[in-house]
Amino acid sequence: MHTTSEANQRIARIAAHLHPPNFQMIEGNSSNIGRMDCRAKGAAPGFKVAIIGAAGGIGQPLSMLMKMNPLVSVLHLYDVVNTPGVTADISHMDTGAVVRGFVGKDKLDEALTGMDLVIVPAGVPRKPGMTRDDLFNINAGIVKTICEGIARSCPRAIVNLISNPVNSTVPIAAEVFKKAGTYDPKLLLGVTMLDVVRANTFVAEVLGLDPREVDVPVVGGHAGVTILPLLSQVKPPCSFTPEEINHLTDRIQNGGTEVVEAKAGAGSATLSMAYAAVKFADACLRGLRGDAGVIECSFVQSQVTELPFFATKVRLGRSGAEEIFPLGPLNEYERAGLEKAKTELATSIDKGVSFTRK
Ligand SMILES: NC(=O)c1ccc[n+]([C@@H]2O[C@H](COP(=O)([O-])OP(=O)(O)OC[C@H]3O[C@@H](n4cnc5c(N)ncnc54)[C@H](O)[C@@H]3O)[C@@H](O)[C@H]2O)c1
Ligand SMILES: O=C(O)C[C@H](O)C(=O)O
Repeated sequence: MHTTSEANQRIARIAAHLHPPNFQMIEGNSSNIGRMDCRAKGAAPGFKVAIIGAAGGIGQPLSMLMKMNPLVSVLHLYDVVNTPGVTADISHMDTGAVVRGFVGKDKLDEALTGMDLVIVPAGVPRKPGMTRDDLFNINAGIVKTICEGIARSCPRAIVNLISNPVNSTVPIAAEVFKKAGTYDPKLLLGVTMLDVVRANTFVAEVLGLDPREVDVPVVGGHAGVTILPLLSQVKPPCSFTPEEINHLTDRIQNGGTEVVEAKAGAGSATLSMAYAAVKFADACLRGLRGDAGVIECSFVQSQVTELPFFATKVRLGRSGAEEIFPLGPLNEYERAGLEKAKTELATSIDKGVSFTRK
């Protein structure tokens, strides 16, 4: 026989499980469905990371993988729809990060406040037959709104911008931050990691190597001919036939389209993108922690070419992209590719800049 007080204690324990202390949901115009005074107060040392667009095709696996990252102590999941389910689901993972969900436009600032790193996979994806630039009309406005929130709520956070077209959305973000008086070019990083991930995979296939042993620098931008793999600089050092160079360059430049076509209208790369985003975010967090020699490719403000933005290898440190590496020696094929990349990039960058100056 249980006494009344034992029964009450048991009910309290069950209730505590239903409202676990590592989950809280903050919804626009409604009360919390989890507990406010959560474990975050005494959370293990680590970084605070927000994912904006967390309920999307990239956002969901990205949120899951960031919940598994031991460098993350607090994980904020924000979207304009569907965040409660994603947050409840991910919060059941027995990893260290405390998860909080935010839904609705009026919760953006709360989701961003205090963040060290903000990852942005918000916006519409391509369908077959579209270019990334065809997404501009919708995604430009989404990125602008989110960056205005970042400027208000966490102006010193590192921003990893995934939303396409990256070649234009990064300039949009820069202009928003300049207008707000918060722009620090070292903190704004366009995510081109998926191009590197693909290049490593495809080159490893041709060479018969484990992709983890391969490092291919991919420079320029993140669309078609602006994606420029430097196959002459592959590590470990190797050589390719002209046919292999054509095949690899074409496959790396069109890797996104390969996935869009295979998904046949159901979106673009989400799983490989989440993997690439986490690889890049983890590098940013290791840089923030002060680890030496953290180097990845990213689309950043740059003086490597005459263009204001360009992707090359950058060294990530406590203050973001602390060093931008030059292109290194290019062969004739790569020099020709660079000229094509620069022509298209110039137009996409101008388009982003003009959008915010209108
Ligand atoms: N940089 C890259 O390498 C790369 C790779 C793949 C996809 N992408 C791009 O990432 C973006 C997202 O792709 P996806 O497949 O996840 O799309 P998706 O439609 O599945 O998800 C997008 C999410 O963004 C949310 N969203 C829309 N407006 C928002 C706002 N104002 N604030 C917060 N969230 C908002 C949506 O509700 C949705 O949940 C696309 O633009 C896509 O082209 C970039
Ligand atoms: O191709 C796309 O539209 C999505 C993304 O940019 C990709 O490279 O997979």
